[in-house]
Amino acid sequence: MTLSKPDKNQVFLGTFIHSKSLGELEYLHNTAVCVDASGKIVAIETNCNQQKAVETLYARLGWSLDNVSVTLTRDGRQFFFPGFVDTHVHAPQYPNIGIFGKSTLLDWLNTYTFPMEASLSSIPKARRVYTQCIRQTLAHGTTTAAYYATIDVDATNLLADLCYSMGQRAFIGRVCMDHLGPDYYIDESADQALAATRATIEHIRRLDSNFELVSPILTPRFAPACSVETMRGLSELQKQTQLPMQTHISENMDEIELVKKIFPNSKSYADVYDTYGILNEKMILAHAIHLTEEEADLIAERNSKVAHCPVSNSALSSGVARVRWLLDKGIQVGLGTDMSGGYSPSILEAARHAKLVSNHLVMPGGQLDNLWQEERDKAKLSVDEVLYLATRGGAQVVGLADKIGAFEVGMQWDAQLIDLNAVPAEIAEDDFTTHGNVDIFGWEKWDERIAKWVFNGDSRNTKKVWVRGRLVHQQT
Ligand SMILES: O=c1[nH]c(=O)c2nc[nH]c2[nH]1
Ligand SMILES: [Zn+2]
Repeated sequence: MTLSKPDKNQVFLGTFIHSKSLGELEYLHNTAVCVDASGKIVAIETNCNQQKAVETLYARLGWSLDNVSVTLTRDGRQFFFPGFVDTHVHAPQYPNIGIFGKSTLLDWLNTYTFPMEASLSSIPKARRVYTQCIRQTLAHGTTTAAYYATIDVDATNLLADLCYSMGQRAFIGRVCMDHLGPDYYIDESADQALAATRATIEHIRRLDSNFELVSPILTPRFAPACSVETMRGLSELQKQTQLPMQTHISENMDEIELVKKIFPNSKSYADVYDTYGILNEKMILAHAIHLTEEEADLIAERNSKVAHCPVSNSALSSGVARVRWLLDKGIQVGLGTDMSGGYSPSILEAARHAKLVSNHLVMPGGQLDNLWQEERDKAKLSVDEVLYLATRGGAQVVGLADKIGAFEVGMQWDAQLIDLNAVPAEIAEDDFTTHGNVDIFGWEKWDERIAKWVFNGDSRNTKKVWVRGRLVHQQT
């Protein structure tokens, strides 16, 4: 199967906003970004307009006028932003978003999650659910997703096929769980879990031989659901294949107690993964809420990454992760929707929630409310910081920091066009106070405009989305 690529070189002109570093967004106005037909950014020129682009850039790049398509932002209301990276999302749980009631992790898994995941062994149902999940995440600007699928190989392979054909950059995890699961949804043995994982790897190798767009990711669900043999086997498989890996850690207090019971000789939850050889620089750990100081130091030492899932952590009453503490230890952190622990397909929602829960940490009664004022202020994340986590931070977590997450020569054009005028101009001019969020934008400075987007924006603002230069979503 071959994926259609843009057959033209492309120029994007206007305003570009991206993270320069954790605490600093860069605003590039009157800028041209040139993207070749393979989807790679080959030139960036500031102080540029369309005429100058044609006169100087095309000549420099050897491009001819008839083989370039041009996309412009409208001044003041539109900008290009790097595509979002969802570092932790369960595609088969998509139909359950918003259903969690008063449950917490372990009863939520048994009540809602395992039955839904098991039902996706029906391929027609898996096709419907996965198509809609990919469509919705793309519509919310997610250009890269680290997916958990299910234990079913055919349905997992279908998720890979659909990401590939719909153009979303994706990591596809066939879930391994051979311990403590319900009878109707469990791997028979470690050997069977590993064989099924290899079958998905081979399928994806046939689909995308160099894993350029879609890659397998080794996926032990979490320590309570994996035998020692499965974790050891995945460690070996990782040594052979160099593939990334993902799992959950320290999300919920009952889960942590369960881990202690199952692994009485381990020093900690993180130590379980370390003992069986899977805590390394290719590991993405979701949640990481209740880590001890020693565990966080071990994770930093192993250079494992963290997927921060604030919406899920609030929905399942799991706790508040200390993101600044993780970052200060040098741990790379990205954002995850964790659908359907999280109720939303939107990384923008995760970003705004990350900011708010960092405030909760230091409010009266919060975990860190006894700190000095200066430290309390530091624990709070800024808008610029949560947007970094949504893009560049996420890129680091999934091992693609040199390819995606920002606008730099040599990187891929994985981007979204944001329009803060959410309704068509002619309607907005007629009645600008009653449609969408159009009435709030327009008078403020750019950094304030971005803050307003983070707290009020939604998929109506995401007009177009590209992955590797290919247009993969366009609002109708
Ligand atoms: O948020 C979560 N979602 C899951 O599906 C899961 N499985 C184990 N631990 C989990 N946590
Ligand atoms: Zn999860």
